[in-house]
Amino acid sequence: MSILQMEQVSYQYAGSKKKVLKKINMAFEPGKLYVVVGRSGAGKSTLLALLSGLDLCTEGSMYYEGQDMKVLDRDAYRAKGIGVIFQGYNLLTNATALENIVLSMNISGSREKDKREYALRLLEKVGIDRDTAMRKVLKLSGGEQQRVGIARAIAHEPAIIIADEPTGNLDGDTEKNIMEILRSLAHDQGKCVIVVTHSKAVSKYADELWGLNAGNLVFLK
Ligand SMILES: Nc1ncnc2c1ncn2[C@@H]1O[C@H](COP(=O)(O)OP(=O)(O)OP(=O)(O)O)[C@@H](O)[C@H]1O
Repeated sequence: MSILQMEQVSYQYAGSKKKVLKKINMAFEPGKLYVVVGRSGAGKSTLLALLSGLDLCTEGSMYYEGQDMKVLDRDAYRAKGIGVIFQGYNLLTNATALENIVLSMNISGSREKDKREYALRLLEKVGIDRDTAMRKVLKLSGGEQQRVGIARAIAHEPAIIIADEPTGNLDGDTEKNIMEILRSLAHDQGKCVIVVTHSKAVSKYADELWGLNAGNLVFLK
């Protein structure tokens, strides 16, 4: 049973004649790690904007848990349904790792009683110990920052995790680390994890590998 579905989805920017996504059919299931690989200009950012509910497709339909994205509350979808991980981490660098998570929990309206303890446990799960959690993000390595980024993305327990070039700034070993965490979120916690990247190296972690080429999404393996 898919959690997110795309049916004949096309996208055209306002004022442009070109379709940057072309009749995409795709069903994302829980418990799987999807990698979508595409070159610059292939339509990755556009696809991410649709998956994360920032924009609506101009043709076709998208469904989240069977509900048409055109009618569902996309603010609620963004706040509760998905967690997003960015290449540049997008953390508050002058705050500690712990503060980043707690702040994000406050913004998403978390009802957790002890947010601090919850955040510390979450950080531990992604390999950030309590000492590291107390340090300013500015003083953490890229790999550590991305772990914090992952903890933030999953703090509100979304069913879907969308990662935009999550290892773009990291070396090979750290990339492996981060991809293994993402894979474990899919396999051990049943999340639907979607990684969009131009990196072929990330492809090997995929349960399903898809290629985006000039707006066409094709199954690779
Ligand atoms: N606001 C816009 N108006 C018109 N065309 C756009 C707009 N934004 C992007 N495009 C075009 O849509 C196509 C896909 O762009 P998109 O940004 O989705 O690609 P991408 O795969 O994310 O590329 P990159 O990896 O370089 O960021 C490109 O041809 C781009 O020029």
